[in-house]
Amino acid sequence: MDAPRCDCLIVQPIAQSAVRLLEDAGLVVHVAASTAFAHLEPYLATARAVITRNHGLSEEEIAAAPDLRMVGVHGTGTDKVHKASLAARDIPLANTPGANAQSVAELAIGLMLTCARSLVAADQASRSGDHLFSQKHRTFELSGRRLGLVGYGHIAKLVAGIARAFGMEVATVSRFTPAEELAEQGILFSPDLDSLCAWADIVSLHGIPQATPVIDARRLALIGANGILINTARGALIDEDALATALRDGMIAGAGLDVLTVEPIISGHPLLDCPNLVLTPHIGGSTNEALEKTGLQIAGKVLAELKAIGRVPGAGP
Ligand SMILES: NC(=O)c1ccc[n+]([C@@H]2O[C@H](COP(=O)([O-])OP(=O)(O)OC[C@H]3O[C@@H](n4cnc5c(N)ncnc54)[C@H](O)[C@@H]3O)[C@@H](O)[C@H]2O)c1
Ligand SMILES: O=C(O)[C@H](O)COP(=O)(O)O
Repeated sequence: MDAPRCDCLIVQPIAQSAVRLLEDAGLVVHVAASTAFAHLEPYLATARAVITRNHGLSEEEIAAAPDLRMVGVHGTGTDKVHKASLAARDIPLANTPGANAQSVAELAIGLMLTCARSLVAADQASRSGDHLFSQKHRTFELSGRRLGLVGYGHIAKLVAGIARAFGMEVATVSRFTPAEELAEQGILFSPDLDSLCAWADIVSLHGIPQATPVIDARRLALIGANGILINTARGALIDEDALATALRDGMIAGAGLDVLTVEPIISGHPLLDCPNLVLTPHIGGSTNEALEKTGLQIAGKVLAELKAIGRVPGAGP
């Protein structure tokens, strides 16, 4: 059987407005019903562009797409795309920097409030009619607290703005933003991660994962028994076994995590039994607004690239 014609394969659902943008330009678009290779393969066979999300695009999938000229990720992280395969064929890769930043920043602040006010435990107490909760739990205001941001990209900058509006002191350790620029924004410059962890009441992670976790047992000890750790970036930034131990032993006061090293969480994971931990299932960039912005931004980039190389029917280079 001949492969169905598909100019642009969308591996995971995207905003309908983004599909319309591509179709109105004359592209045949297929939105995959499944990410199984057997389902994608016939569409990859003719695809000039692939738009993916957290599924990424594997070496095998790229090899199955001989006409591929562009890959787009509707989101920030491109960690699951096999970049060496794209580079070997000079295929550009685009993502949507900043398009979901406001949503993630708001979630990071939400996780801080959830930890500071013990909202998960408070919800359970209220459901069970326990109105003595406030006598048993010591909660605190964000105002006046010190927030340490690890990384200072699109999301961290928005978190900083909201946190300052809450009356928090904000510092960051960033290799990419000069101290003078930070000072103009009312942000303190921290010389290194150890100093930031020791200074902050709340540490919030907004960087890109490195080869080894940036938050390990030693840095958890620096964050300290009254400290809170927030992660809306990538799970690999934290040594999760060390975090589980720190939470159980009261070495830190709480944590809020939207991301884990392996998602969804595996049964028996040491974090599952931990007190003062709030988990969300990687929802940071999944508001209606973020999905619309990421979808339209990536569809626009794919279209521009295909037009530039003369691969859109009826549109010259
Ligand atoms: N939870 C979610 O749903 C969600 C949504 C969007 C992004 N994220 C993650 O949040 C993190 C931050 O995203 P962002 O949109 O602010 O990204 P960004 O690219 O704007 O910022 C990332 C920051 O990482 C640091 N960095 C490390 N190595 C760098 C390098 N070589 N060049 C430049 N900067 C470097 C910098 O401080 C930079 O500011 C990423 O890990 C991203 O994958 C998560
Ligand atoms: O990198 C991103 O933009 C976020 O992690 C979004 O991931 P998701 O596509 O799994 O929501």
